[in-house]
Amino acid sequence: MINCFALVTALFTMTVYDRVVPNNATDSLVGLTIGLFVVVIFDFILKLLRAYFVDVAGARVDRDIGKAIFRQILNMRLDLGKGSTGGLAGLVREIETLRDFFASATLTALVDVPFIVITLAILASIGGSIVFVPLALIPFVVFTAAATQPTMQRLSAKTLGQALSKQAVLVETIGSLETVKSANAGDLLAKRWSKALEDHASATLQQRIVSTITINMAGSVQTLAYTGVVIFGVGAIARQELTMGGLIACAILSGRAVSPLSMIASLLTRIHAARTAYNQIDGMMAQPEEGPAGQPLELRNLDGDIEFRDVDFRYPNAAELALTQVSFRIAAGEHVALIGPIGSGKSTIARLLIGLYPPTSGLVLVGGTDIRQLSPRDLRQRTGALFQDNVLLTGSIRENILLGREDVDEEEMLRASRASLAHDFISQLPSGYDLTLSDRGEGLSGGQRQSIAMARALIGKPPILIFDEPTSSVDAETEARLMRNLRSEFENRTLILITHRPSLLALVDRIVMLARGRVVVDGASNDVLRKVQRIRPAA
Ligand SMILES: Nc1ncnc2c1ncn2[C@@H]1O[C@H](COP(=O)(O)OP(=O)(O)OP(=O)(O)O)[C@@H](O)[C@H]1O
Repeated sequence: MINCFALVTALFTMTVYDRVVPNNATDSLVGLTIGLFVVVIFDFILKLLRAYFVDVAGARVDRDIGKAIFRQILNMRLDLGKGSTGGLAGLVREIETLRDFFASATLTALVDVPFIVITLAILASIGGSIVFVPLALIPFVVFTAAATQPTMQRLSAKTLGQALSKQAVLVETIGSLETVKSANAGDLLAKRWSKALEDHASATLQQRIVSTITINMAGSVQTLAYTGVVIFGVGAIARQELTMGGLIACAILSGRAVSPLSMIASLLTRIHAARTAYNQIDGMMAQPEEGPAGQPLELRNLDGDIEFRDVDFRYPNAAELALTQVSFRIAAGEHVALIGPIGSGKSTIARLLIGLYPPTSGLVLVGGTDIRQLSPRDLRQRTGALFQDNVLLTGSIRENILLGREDVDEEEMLRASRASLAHDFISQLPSGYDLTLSDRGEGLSGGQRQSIAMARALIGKPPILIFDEPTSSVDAETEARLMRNLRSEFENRTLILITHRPSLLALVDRIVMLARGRVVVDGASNDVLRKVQRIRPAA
């Protein structure tokens, strides 16, 4: 309808010049003006509707794709490699490129394309052979657009890559600003940032230059079509094949016939950015999710016994195995310490046990079931894990401990907080459990963060507990109090305790010692400690 309305202006002008002006037909002019006015109002309403639908589509793209991507990130398989945090965040931002493409007014220009033919047909019916002027010029735009496409595609991929690198530097810097400042790493990051900026700016510039060629070509062709029609029209008027009004109508129509091309030209500049973004997002969405491919086993009461059977494990893109032929069995209710030098694979065992990574070969069994058959969500709910980087989330302390779980109440939260000694300092706070933490738990000391994270691991009394250096941020006196609490917490539950602290070994009855990703000693605490002391008397 909008396209038909656009033709009305040309026909109106022609009628006014050819009929109204020579005959001084004021009445007809009034009628024509009223008609034109009605058309303008409808045109206005329809364009408003078009913009509305385009925006609704944009909001849907944002909402639906945004939700799907976030779900995919949460279910991502870490063994396939997630890339840099900033790169991933940048990729999510690319939804905007997709939204801008699908929800742009330019895309609606595609609807205008068939009207090029209709407009040219009307032009031919009014001006006869004059139609060859725009017809001869249109191929120039098409040819320029086609010629620049391969370059545009290459540059789009390059620009997106540079944008993601830029985002990666930014996220890394902002995420660890305190460390960056204290370690004086500012200069290094500033250099990386300026390089990323320069690379991105130069790629964007090249992309703009190439895209401008097509857009400008379309603009010039529009002007040439208009002037060409006027020039050829003079001859047609002299040969009495065209009226004055007809010439003006032809000039207007030639402009209208060519103008969708300039819209298409600018659409083409975005189509590559959109396609590159689409491919990247699609690649991420196509990755398999963690957890069993079919229906996961629903185990209401997951037994606490754990077995690693001939487990080999290699991190994504790592050259060496982090675990080699690791085998051990921990009975339900047993308390075992994992000890060993740094980088020996202790935390890796914990990561495999909660299914963050599947073993490269071998089996990890919990309650006699291969954990690949369990839903990761269920497994993690039954495994209270406390790792070394105690990252808290934005929100209240209550939210940080409960994490939206519906199966635990505030009483259980208090019990867990008392056991982890978090309650000691939370009860002193004016807002208590409602204290709002900012980014990653800033505003709390390392020890306070650790005690909250410990309460989070203890809540709901999971049958398996994995504690990685649980007392690394506390003083000796607090450690002694904490150990008293933990001793009763650990009763009848399976514990894997990763530690370098000899004092904590009092909590376990068995020690598994690792070296270079292999189990080198496994036995009762006293026996292992005696053996270790024989090997290293100084220790
Ligand atoms: N995300 C990772 N990607 C690649 N390699 C990793 C990754 N995490 C750990 N590694 C490698 O795996 C090996 C075992 O690391 P792990 O973190 O399990 O050691 P650890 O015994 O817990 O050490 P620490 O006592 O320092 O905590 C190390 O050689 C380490 O370089």
